[in-house]
Amino acid sequence: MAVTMTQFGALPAVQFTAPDGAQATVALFGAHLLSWKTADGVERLFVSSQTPLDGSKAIRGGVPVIFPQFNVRGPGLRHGFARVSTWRLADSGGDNGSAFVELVLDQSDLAPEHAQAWPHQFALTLRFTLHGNALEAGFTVRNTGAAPFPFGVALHTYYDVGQLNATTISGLQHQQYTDHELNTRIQDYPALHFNEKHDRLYQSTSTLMLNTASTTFNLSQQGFTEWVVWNPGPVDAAALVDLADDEYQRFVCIEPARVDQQPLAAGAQWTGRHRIGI
Ligand SMILES: O=P(O)(O)OC[C@H]1O[C@@H](O)[C@H](O)[C@@H](O)[C@@H]1O
Repeated sequence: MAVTMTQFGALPAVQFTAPDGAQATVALFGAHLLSWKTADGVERLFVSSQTPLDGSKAIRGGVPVIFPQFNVRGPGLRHGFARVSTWRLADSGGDNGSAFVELVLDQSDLAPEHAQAWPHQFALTLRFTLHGNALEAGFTVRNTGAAPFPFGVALHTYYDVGQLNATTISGLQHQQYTDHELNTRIQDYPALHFNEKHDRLYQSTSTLMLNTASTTFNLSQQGFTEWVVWNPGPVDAAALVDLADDEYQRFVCIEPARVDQQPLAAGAQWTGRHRIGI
């Protein structure tokens, strides 16, 4: 197990390596996982060629941490402030072939405008663990104040799928979902293909599979309540300044999420876990 401080673009980042050679890099800005390579050296995450990597803006790619608000489902910043705040490295280590880093964020770390807009005492802990061909994330939200606060959360994972037209998601048949036009439907086919834009919210199943031309990713989650599936398609991609026009063909986002802001009592804590196995 090795941990070193490095730079990703202009961002200070932590790189950690498991005994088998699997390696990941996390920026302190956003506790943002920017790279995950399995022991065979293959990169598993997509990062846009056009994203700023200097802390001026949220990063397009990797694993943005969404807290305390999902998208525009609340009164605050779209997708929350966690992805644009600078976290602290709190712990690292490993045993039995694994390696982990743990990052933390609390009220005292926030920029003044975010602290004013979110006047709650909280503590976030995010631990990424490499173990064999799996990446695990454990995310804990603690209410360290005297009054409840509402929060939503997601791990907005951008998978490098190589070729979108050879990519499907399975494990969602018979699940209810809401699409980007707010239609609620049941998925009556086994595999979701990407021949159009998708921005879907599925009620949580505990597992699903992302199938690319070369890899099957097995995804599981606990503690979250939904899966969000997003690919912008060509029209929305062209409107995103931090994404090259054709890069939508390289990634799919699948996000364990709790999209609605639900209350957390004073002194209480919530934990969500996400595992990606290959
Ligand atoms: O551009 P952002 O803020 O990173 O959001 C990207 C996408 O994030 C997804 O989680 C949402 O479902 C989409 O609606 C949204 O477009």
